Amino acid sequence: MRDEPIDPCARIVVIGAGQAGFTACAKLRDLGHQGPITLIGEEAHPPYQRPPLSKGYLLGEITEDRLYFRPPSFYEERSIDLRLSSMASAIDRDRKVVALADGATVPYDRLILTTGARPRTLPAQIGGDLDGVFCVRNLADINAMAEHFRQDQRVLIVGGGYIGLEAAAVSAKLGLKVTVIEAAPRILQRVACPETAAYFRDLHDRKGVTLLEGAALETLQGEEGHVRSARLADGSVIPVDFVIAGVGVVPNVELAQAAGLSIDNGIAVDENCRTSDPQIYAAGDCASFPWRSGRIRLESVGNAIEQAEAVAWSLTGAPSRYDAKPWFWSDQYEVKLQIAGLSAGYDTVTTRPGAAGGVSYWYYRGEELLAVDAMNDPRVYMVAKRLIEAGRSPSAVIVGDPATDLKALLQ
Ligand SMILES: Cc1cc2nc3c(=O)[nH]c(=O)nc-3n(C[C@H](O)[C@H](O)[C@H](O)COP(=O)(O)OP(=O)(O)OC[C@H]3O[C@@H](n4cnc5c(N)ncnc54)[C@H](O)[C@@H]3O)c2cc1C
Repeated sequence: MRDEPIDPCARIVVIGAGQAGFTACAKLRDLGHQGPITLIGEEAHPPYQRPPLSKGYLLGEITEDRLYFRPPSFYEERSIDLRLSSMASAIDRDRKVVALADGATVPYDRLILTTGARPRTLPAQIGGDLDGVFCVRNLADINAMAEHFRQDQRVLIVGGGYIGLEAAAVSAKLGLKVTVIEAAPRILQRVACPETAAYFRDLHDRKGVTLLEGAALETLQGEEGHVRSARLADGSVIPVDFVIAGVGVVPNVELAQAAGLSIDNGIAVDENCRTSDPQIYAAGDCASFPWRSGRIRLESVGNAIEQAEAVAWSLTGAPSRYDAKPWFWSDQYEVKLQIAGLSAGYDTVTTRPGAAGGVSYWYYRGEELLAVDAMNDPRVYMVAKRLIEAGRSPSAVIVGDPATDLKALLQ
């Protein structure tokens, strides 16, 4: 289905000044939208990249201003009314007005919701509200924990997903004593195969990180309000100086829900990124969209960019069907993991040894190639991504043979 292009002078309001919100505004101007664009963001900083927060920024290798997508002047030059430290508190769909927490109102002709996700927190009943317990989502989170990143500090990381493992890698590099606990039987259980998990377990082992799998947190104990130790379900106690929780995120849907929009593991959108109200779109971590025979919500930069661009194309009248081509990456120590496709539903995994110590794991459902995890093997990643995007499935025997010239499979 195609959208009717809107009046080029229509008022567009975007709620959420993160990856998707920034991209939507910039793309709308690139595509020639002339009407007012307002970008409302509750954080104090101009829109910035989150991935370096658990990588180079946490390591102290890059400064805050290098996280910004564009300098503050960009918004002025492109007539994007960027409202920082400003929270949208309600959407009046009848009057087509967004209410801000400070009492102001912003009228719209089209509204784009890019409210992202927020980290799950450890419950206060188990000590999650003690000082020294942090999560990793915003610049403010990282700035708040920065003073603890000193040699020999003992950090407990709760959660062995990508965010937790990246935080572990930075901590180990900076000389902290690092323990990661994962309640599931293995790390990366939700997102990767046992082979990828084993690869990263070995890597962290070699770097001196203590990695405990099947280890559930029972409580955090504090002294004078600051966390001092963690008790696990098996009764063991780990002394800590601070804790980082990396236990997943929940989509920010409350604004949409209160406005009566359909919610289904995120703000439900159609293949054009339109919500149940045709005047309102959603993109990025907050949006769930049709995928194969069901619905999916992705938490990745690639998805945020591509969905936001699809919205901008829709609004300016060009073909706009969002065709997800999932990709993701993670940096830990000297390893770059690049992921193409989505592995959900796989039944077998084939290993392909790569050049110079690289390796890749190829996920299949039956004969169908679903996804590839490539560790320090960017060429394999590039070919795999193209194969998956083209819907091509070379046999597992062929890709598993290191003598196969993968590029030839693209012809
Ligand atoms: C530490 C970290 C590392 C990551 N690493 C990777 C990686 O290596 N590769 C990868 O692909 N992805 C990575 N991601 C995920 C990626 O950053 C997200 O998928 C992406 O930022 C999603 O963009 P978004 O615009 O949907 O949401 P966000 O970037 O979360 O932006 C949403 C914004 O909306 C604001 N907001 C919410 N509600 C309101 C409101 N009512 N009023 C005003 N403002 C509001 C929020 O404060 C936030 O600033 C990482 C994420 C984190 C946190």
